[in-house]
Amino acid sequence: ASDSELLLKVKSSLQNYNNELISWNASVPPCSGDHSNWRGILCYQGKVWGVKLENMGLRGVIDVLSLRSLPYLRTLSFMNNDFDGAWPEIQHLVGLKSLYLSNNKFSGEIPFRTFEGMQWLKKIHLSNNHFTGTIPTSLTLLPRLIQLRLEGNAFTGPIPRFHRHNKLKSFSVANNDLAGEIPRSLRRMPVSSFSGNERLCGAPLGSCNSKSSTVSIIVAVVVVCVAVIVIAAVVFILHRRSKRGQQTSLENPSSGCSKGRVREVGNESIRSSRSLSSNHSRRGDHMKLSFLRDDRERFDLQELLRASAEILGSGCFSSSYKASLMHGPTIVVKRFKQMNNVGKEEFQEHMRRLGRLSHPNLLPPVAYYYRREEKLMVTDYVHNGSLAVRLHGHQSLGEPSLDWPIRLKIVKGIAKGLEYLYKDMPSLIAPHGNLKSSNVLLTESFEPLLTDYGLVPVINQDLAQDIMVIYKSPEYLQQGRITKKTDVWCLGILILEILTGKFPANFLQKGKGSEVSLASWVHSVVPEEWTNAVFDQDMGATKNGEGEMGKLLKIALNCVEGDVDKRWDLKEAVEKIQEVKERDHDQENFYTSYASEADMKSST
Ligand SMILES: Nc1ncnc2c1ncn2[C@@H]1O[C@H](COP(=O)(O)OP(=O)(O)OP(=O)(O)O)[C@@H](O)[C@H]1O
Repeated sequence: ASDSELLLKVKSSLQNYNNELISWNASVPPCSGDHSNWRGILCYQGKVWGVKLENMGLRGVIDVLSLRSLPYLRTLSFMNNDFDGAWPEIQHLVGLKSLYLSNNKFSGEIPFRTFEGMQWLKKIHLSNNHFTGTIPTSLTLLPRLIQLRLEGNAFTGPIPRFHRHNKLKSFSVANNDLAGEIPRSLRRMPVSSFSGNERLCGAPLGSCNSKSSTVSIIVAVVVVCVAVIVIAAVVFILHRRSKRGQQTSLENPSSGCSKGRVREVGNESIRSSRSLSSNHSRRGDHMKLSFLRDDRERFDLQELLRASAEILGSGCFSSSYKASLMHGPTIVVKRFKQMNNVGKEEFQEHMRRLGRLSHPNLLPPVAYYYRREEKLMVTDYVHNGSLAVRLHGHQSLGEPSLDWPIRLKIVKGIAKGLEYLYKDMPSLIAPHGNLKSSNVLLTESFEPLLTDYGLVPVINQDLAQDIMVIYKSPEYLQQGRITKKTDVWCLGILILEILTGKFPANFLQKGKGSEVSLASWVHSVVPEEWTNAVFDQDMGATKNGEGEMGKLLKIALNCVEGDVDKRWDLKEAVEKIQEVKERDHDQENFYTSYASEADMKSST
């Protein structure tokens, strides 16, 4: 059979690919030279050497027997999908050099002789599945193996003995249920390669001698208790100070998270140094940091606890800490306060689902940590900070204000991110759920990155109602319901905030029947007056409300329409937003002169 016929057979045993594999059809060959005509196929000189179907939510069966007939197949990746069931019989693909099956739901034991004869294998990634049983000993026979990632499964028993001169460079069995002594040949690996296996011992973990480990546990417990008391006192003092700081610098009397209010922006000028709470370092707890991406260097909670950390903000929903790892990136650890009703399986499942999302306007989670009473989510630190701070705190930070082209770029990016969430999480009524300016971060080029999205299913519902923006919508306040258009309302409020420079929380309805809202305030001003009365003067307004800025303001007003039936849906809002232009057609020179004025302002 031809490559094309074989791959179409492979396709026929897959499920749930929707439109993703539309390019797989018999009328075009999979490869033309080094160019691939089929999505996810890697080609070299007209031959298929790789199949890389990642992040597609795929299910079904991997047709190994058809893949076996592709003579040049060297790499196979089905990472970040929804495959479940038993180990696919990969042993038939003897020419494979790399195999990536991480972040699926494969379960059961891997036959211990599976890897015998797969002598070309260099990279094996099976992390974050549900594999059980012992780690197959045949792995130790692979002469070229340099990467082996088995973390986040349920492997039991000892770690098999690898050859003294093994070539392993990247190795992890973290977060399994392994026991016994770490083989000598793997002792050079970092602690994080083994963490999360309570019954493993020996270097680089603690000694296997039970007496000394008991003593060290007692010492650790005492140290942790003292640290917790000291930190609790510091947290209490800092928390009080930070609340005071927010109120004065943001001139907003309603900050904090009292019932019925949307929490305000965390003020980045009130950062304070402290380490992350040590209550995670209780014995055994440091083990469960689960990574959602294979392209990331691993670290464990212990490394996080050692890192110097800075609190970025603490709301009713979460507290966020910035931590600089000794040998790694700067990250943000978000500690959720209102998630203690969600079970482990459900939480893991949801995090993996979020981890599979990928879009230039989303900040993806890198890892998570689950304990019944506490959940953490790790993301990258975004250096340019949040839109909230840029909009409202730029003066105190000594930064120039955002001009219109940048604000428009930000609105367009937010809309695209939201559109993607709607497409990829269609089962959620409010795919974002908490869209507000402190949940929009900015890259160096002012590309917006949405955060805190998709969390509605895992938040305690009773408390979510006090803290998430969707529950401030008119439909929720008046009829107690959320619809597919509720995120659109949040988008509208956010655009109003961006255009007016006003804090929505100062205007958001404070309860049922309240008349005051940012939208109704904008409505109360006639469009002829928008330039002076409504638009943020720092943005440089057009001469009247009819220009492109006025267009965007009208779009926002359609998004915040109180009557859900009349309100635009997301599709319409996104289309209209993408049509807004940076320049009014009669004002070709306007922004050039504004830009120089802005530069001048920023230098003072
Ligand atoms: N990855 C990140 N990089 C840089 N800053 C961040 C990051 N994540 C959060 N922040 C900033 O840290 C601050 C605190 O964020 P956090 O999400 O904990 O609270 P919030 O968004 O202000 O309110 P809420 O608790 O309702 O979500 C905010 O100013 C936020 O913009």
